[in-house]
Amino acid sequence: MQLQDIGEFNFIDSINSDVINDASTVVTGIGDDCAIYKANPEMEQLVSIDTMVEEIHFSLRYMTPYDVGYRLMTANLSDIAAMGGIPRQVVLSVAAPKALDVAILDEFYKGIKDQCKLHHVNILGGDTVSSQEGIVLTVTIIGEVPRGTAVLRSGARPGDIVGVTNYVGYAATGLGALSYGYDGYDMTILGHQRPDPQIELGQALRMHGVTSMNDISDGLASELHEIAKASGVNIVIDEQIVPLHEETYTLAKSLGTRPVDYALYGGEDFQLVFTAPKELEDTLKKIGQITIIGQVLEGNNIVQMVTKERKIETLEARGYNHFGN
Ligand SMILES: Nc1ncnc2c1ncn2[C@@H]1O[C@H](COP(=O)(O)OP(=O)(O)OP(=O)(O)O)[C@@H](O)[C@H]1O
Ligand SMILES: Cc1ncc(C[n+]2csc(CCOP(=O)(O)O)c2C)c(N)n1
Ligand SMILES: [Mg+2]
Ligand SMILES: [Mg+2]
Ligand SMILES: [Mg+2]
Repeated sequence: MQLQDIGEFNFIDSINSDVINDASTVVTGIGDDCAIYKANPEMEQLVSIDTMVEEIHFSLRYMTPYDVGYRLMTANLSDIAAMGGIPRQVVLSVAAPKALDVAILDEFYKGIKDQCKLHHVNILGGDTVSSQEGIVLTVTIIGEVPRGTAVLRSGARPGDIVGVTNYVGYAATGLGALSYGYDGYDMTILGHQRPDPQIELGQALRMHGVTSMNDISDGLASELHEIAKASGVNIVIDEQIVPLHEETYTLAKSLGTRPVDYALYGGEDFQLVFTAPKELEDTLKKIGQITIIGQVLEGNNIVQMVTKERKIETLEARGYNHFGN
């Protein structure tokens, strides 16, 4: 069955179940001109939007529709995580060709709803339109954080340490393995298809007093530059300590590429990169899943890496650039 067979309104009716996971904050959900939600007056509201375009952000050759929905939510939840926030509400827009199989959209929604349920987030509404070609999915997410405590990109100070969560370069390894049709990359392929946002770690890092934070959507080099620029500092990291998965080393070896480049320029890991006062190092390590990879220096926007050969390499602000080549 195609979207044109059931029409816009039947489609909207069909998704209006399992959308509220925390009824205490909802006055009116799907079904009116606007949704109404209740914000906690003790908290500040976080709001962010991200879009996923077919064949740019995902391909149904490499991902199931369920994965696409799941990862769409992850990309948005990840921006809330990067502020140390608690995700609460989403509204989402779907543009799809009239001839799209309804079963594909149902699967997108399963992925979206499962991820929302996991994080107690409500789907308050959305928009459904037709496109001439390809699927475009957009989510606006609302989260909250106790007043004045959100972790910005601008708080890094000389002397701070730089840390990351889990592995970086993980999703790019999986995408590479998929595009070359390689076997034996199960973990990183899952990292591309079903990445998870670091919501709990983001909140833990905020509560421990990290000074700046960013999520890794475009690649470590680009995210470090954003922190360096916003904070007016230099950053130096050590190639030898950047946490890469075994499969990243294997893929790099077989393609003759440098392993750390997957972390620096790959993106879509949805891990967190942060800075913190040096005296927090031991406490932060005790949280687990955290590696200290460098330090913040006085300066203005320069990001460098000490290579395995112990040479200093200046990193460009190069990550994924939609209008680059
Ligand atoms: N078209 C736009 N109009 C207004 N503001 C924008 C627009 N595009 C981006 N921004 C703003 O620019 C800043 C950086 O956005 P960007 O999308 O790079 O961040 P991000 O969502 O963390 O990264 P990514 O999109 O790679 O996940 C944000 O404050 C965002 O709101
Ligand atoms: C089919 C396919 N081709 C390429 C990529 C890689 N890719 C696309 S967008 C992006 C950065 C984040 O984008 P944004 O800044 O919009 O959040 C990256 C690394 C992919 N995921 N799927
Ligand atoms: Mg964005
Ligand atoms: Mg972000
Ligand atoms: Mg984003």
